[in-house]
Amino acid sequence: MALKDHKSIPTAEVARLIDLHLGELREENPNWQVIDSPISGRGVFARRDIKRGELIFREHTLLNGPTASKDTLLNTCILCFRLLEGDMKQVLCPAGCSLPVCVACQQTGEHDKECKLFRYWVPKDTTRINPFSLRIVSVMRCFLLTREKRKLLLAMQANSDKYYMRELERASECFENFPKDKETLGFFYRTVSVYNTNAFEGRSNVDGHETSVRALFALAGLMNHNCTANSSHHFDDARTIVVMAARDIAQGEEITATYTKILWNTFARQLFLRGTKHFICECKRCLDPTENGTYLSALFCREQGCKGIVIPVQSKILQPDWRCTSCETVAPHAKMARYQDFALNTINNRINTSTVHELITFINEMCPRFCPPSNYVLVEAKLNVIWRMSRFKGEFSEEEMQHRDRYRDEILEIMEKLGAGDCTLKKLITNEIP
Ligand SMILES: C[S@@+](CC[C@H](N)C(=O)[O-])C[C@H]1O[C@@H](n2cnc3c(N)ncnc32)[C@H](O)[C@@H]1O
Repeated sequence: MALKDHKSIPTAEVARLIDLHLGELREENPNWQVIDSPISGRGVFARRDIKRGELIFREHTLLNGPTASKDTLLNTCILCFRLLEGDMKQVLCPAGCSLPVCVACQQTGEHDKECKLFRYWVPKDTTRINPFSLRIVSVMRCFLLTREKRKLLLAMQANSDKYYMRELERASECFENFPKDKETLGFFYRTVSVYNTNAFEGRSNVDGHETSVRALFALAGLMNHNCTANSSHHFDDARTIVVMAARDIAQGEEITATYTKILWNTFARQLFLRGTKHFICECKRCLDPTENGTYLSALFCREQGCKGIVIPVQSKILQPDWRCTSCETVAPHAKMARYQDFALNTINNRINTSTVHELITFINEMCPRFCPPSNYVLVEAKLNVIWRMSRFKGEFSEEEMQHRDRYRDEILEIMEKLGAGDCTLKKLITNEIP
């Protein structure tokens, strides 16, 4: 499924290009190295023992741009990602490229080349921000890379998928003169594929507002996946990622990242990884139907008189049978998937339509009737309460705060069982990351 060319560049050359790309952020004696991985392709490995909490590396983006996804603000500057105030006339670049750029960035000259390129393509509408032409900014920037950085981009793995072409088609509809030649479209398609294979969607705080950035990092992008990874990452700003050790990492061990949400159950993670990253994960957690005793997949047994829980028999296949841990009745995957979907839809519906108070009542009183407390959908609902209460501080009763604290402790206990160490979610919940 991967486009071929990245393999033609030897791993040692990729490592050299990464050193160049890191520039002043490369430490003299880094605790990591890039070599071939038994998991897949190239990977990042510990050059010596790394202690839990230790910095592994900091890296600036190779490419970035606005995500321009549905739930994000479009009126942020495409260079510094600051929120732009005012009407469209004040937000859009006065030269007519149709992109939102702040006055300060217009003056640095940093926007000049991409402004010229966008104007050359002739935007069809210069009076408003079009999310499809905004999203192509992160891709178009591949034109502006230096020769060495372009080589690094081409050395990154690029999975192919017909669906990725849609991004280019949608963008081309926004311009009179979007490139049509095979070479440019090929380079764009490859860049879109590299993004889809390696990118991080970073949420970064710029001037007190949360901004969502599509960011490509050459070194961080080399980290292979593990469902309970040994590293964590966060963004320092919209163009800098910080990777830290979530646990002690022994010399020679591969440094891994988690591409999925850590609290998803195995079926949800496998579905996501196959669908978006084109591989089947075989990590220890995926092969353990109890997921280290967290029972994130568990559903109630439907046999009459049985109060047991049902979990997948094994996890190596996507649609395994399920078995009750008490009465041992086996149920086909399709049947259990229906129950899981019911729980997912019911709880998601509540999350989207309820106040925090109503959601807490629903979690405490209704959910126990149809969903074991360990099930990941219920855990996600508790997480939702924590996020909402931390965003609107000071508006809640003592009792609601106690429920929130209990949910937080339950989630921390699940992460402890998973062996997630100081993972990103733990840091967010315990407020280590602002
Ligand atoms: C971000 S890249 C990781 C770096 C990649 N190994 C390379 O050589 O460039 C993501 C791709 O690596 C592979 N990969 C990552 N983690 C994997 C895993 N746990 N099992 C199998 N393949 C994995 C998949 O092909 C995936 O699409």
